[in-house]
Amino acid sequence: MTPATPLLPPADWRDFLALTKPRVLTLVVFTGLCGMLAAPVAIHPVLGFTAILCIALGAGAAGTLNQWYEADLDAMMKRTAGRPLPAGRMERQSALHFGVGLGAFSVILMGLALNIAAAAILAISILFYVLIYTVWLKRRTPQNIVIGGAAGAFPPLIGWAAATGEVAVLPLLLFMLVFLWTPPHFWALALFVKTDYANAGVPMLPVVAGEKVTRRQIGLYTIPMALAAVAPWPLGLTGAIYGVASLVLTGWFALLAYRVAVRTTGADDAMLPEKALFKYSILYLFVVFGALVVDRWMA
Ligand code: HEM
Ligand SMILES: CC(C)=CCC/C(C)=C/CC/C(C)=C/COP(=O)(O)OP(=O)(O)O
Repeated sequence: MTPATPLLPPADWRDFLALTKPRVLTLVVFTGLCGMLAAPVAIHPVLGFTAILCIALGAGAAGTLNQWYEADLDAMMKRTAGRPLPAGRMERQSALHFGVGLGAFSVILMGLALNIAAAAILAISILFYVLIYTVWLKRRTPQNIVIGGAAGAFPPLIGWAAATGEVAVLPLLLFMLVFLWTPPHFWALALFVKTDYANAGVPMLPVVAGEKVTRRQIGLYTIPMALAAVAPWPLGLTGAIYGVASLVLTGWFALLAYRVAVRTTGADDAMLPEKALFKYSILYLFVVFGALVVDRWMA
């Protein structure tokens, strides 16, 4: 008997990897690693490796479940139409099983090998990204990424909690830094891929409120982000290496954000300031978190 819908052949491992959003994952994992290495407790290398693996697997599970839920949206956008589900290279069911299995495994392993605090925050971040951001907010409000973006800010807290079993002021500031960094990071990109989101009916800020408001919001979010980034040194939580690095790197971020904020439509720039800010936003977080670890280790 022929089934009503013919089953696809088993997906390639590369498609499973693509479900985890591996490129975004590199920065998520790096912030988790730095959160762990900045903690005042030296963690056994095997346990440290396990904790980072759990963050990677948990974030991969979150990315997978995001793609499982929004295959319809991804199919409507040029940037995402080639992903395994919208491109028809994989059964939705396989993605769901993979995502749930990976997520459960990461949280259980974190709980067994590290501690309950780290496992609980990991579980919260997966659920936050999948349920709060993807299912609830993304299609409903232009504030989707402000609130939902918290999911991506948890890894430094998870890394710290994995090493110490608790949270503290420094990892909370790192959480705030990533949380407040997310709107400028994403809205800068949304300014130049606006039509994709408009076509898919996703209420991203530039689509709903327009370019001018988005530019102003990028500028506004940069102010508290900068404060969260530079606060650890004056608060005595880091040394001068982090202090100076964060001042210089954040100063450059603020300058790029200012250029985005004041740009008027139709201005003739060699490179769009929003493109420059989006690219720099990624380098920025890598280097600021790297500086934190260097600072800790040199102290
Ligand atoms: C709700 C929050 C966020 C949204 C909506 C968002 C959205 C995006 C989008 C649409 C891209 C372009 C990716 C592509 O071309 O496929 C991107 C790139 C990227 N994002 Fe985010 N992002 C968010 C938060 C984060 C967080 C928290 C991190 C890490 C801490 C992060 C790290 C990256 C990296 C590393 C890239 C570059 C990937 C590449 O090279 O292709 N993002 N982001
Ligand atoms: C530790 C842990 C569980 C972390 C998970 C958090 C995580 C994966 C954060 C990254 C955020 C992200 C890639 C948003 C993309 O938005 P989108 O889904 O709207 O982008 P898209 O249009 O490319 O699908």
